[in-house]
Amino acid sequence: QQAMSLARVFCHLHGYLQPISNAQIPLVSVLTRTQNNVKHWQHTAPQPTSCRLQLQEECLELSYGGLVMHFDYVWLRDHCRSASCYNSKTNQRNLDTANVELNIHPTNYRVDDENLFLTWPDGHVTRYNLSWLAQNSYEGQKQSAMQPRIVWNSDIYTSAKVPFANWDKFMTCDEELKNFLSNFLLYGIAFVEGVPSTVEATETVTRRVSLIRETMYGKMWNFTSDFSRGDTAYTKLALDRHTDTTYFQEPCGIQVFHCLRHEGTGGRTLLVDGFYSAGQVLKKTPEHFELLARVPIKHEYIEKVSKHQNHMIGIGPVLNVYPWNNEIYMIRYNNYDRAVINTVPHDIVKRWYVAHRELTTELRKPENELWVKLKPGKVLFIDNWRVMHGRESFTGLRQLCGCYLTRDDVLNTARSLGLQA
Ligand SMILES: C[N+](C)(C)CCCC[C@H](N)C(=O)O
Ligand SMILES: O=C(O)CCC(=O)C(=O)O
Ligand SMILES: [Fe+2]
Repeated sequence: QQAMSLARVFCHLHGYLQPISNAQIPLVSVLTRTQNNVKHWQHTAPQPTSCRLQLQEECLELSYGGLVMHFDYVWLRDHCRSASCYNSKTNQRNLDTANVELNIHPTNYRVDDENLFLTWPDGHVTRYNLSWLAQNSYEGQKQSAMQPRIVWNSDIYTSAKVPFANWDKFMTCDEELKNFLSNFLLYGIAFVEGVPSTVEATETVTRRVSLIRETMYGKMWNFTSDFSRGDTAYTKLALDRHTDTTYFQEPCGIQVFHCLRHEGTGGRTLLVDGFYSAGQVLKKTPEHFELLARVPIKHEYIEKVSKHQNHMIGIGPVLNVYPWNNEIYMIRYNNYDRAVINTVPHDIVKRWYVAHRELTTELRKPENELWVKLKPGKVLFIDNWRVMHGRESFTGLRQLCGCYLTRDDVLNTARSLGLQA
């Protein structure tokens, strides 16, 4: 019974959520509806785009560029971009959506080569640019990625020979920053070389990209294996691949590492593209991908050392996907910080362990591991929603400084430079 109800929870949006097992199978939707009472308009303009519009009873159907799209009428009224409905200076809606009749239907329409004009019952006319409609259709979004990426294993990343940014240029030239961010968005990691080996310079280099996300570890942190905090990061032990701050409701988006000093052996950094491995699971066992994307898992940070009393809890699936296109956008993977699982019935929990094992097997394949030795001067930015990090055990004095960044601000900087983020 419990299992049944959980299954129902997972499926209750089924009409909308495409089963994940069908993800990445391109949508081919052929609609051949020719009812008599359907208002019908054939766009016959010779070139360059052939497009067909139908005002059906339920919605507007637009065929454009090989895609059949549907727009609900209340949606169309809500998205009127006229001056009285929308403030184009601030890009904010003026229209009070609550005043729109939910079963609204246009009383008249007209088209020209580029636009559709709808007249509403109160006489208000809305103009829709056809390519704007095409760009904003659900069917279009469902087929496209929010974020273009290159997923990698060690060979793919190494042979891409992604250039490092250079500190001087990075600080003064927007083109260098843009190239850096473009690489960061594509691969989920990026380096800046030639940075002075101080906490201050590390802060300066990160401030060029984003605001710093302050956490209970502070703003900039600079740590050694001194056991000063209740976490194994503050030891000399090896750490298996993981993402950080899985115990936050919103895990930190980006982590910055700068090794200021190491006199000893070992201590290399391990990087693994979690999206590559998740993609392998999707390809091989889609139902495992689905379980990892649906079963909520708790992570927890409990620290009780004299000055530091912290208790953090974050809940969410291991794989986070956008429901309309099943694109993965965040992976939460930290076996050290994973808390007691008590929100999942026993039969589903068993299947979840099997799925988690498959993901772990993928993540641990040696060909997926990129090992780097961080050196003073070389600052590493890691997409903590995508790329796992770990470290080899070490000897001697090793000092690592860095910080977390607020994801929104990193993406904001990227967009301001014209990148898709
Ligand atoms: C980076 N810094 C040393 C400040 C904190 C490390 C946090 C480690 C924690 N187990 C986690 O994975 O979130
Ligand atoms: O010491 C390192 O290289 C990294 C440790 C770690 O995982 C962290 O600080 O988040
Ligand atoms: Fe970590």
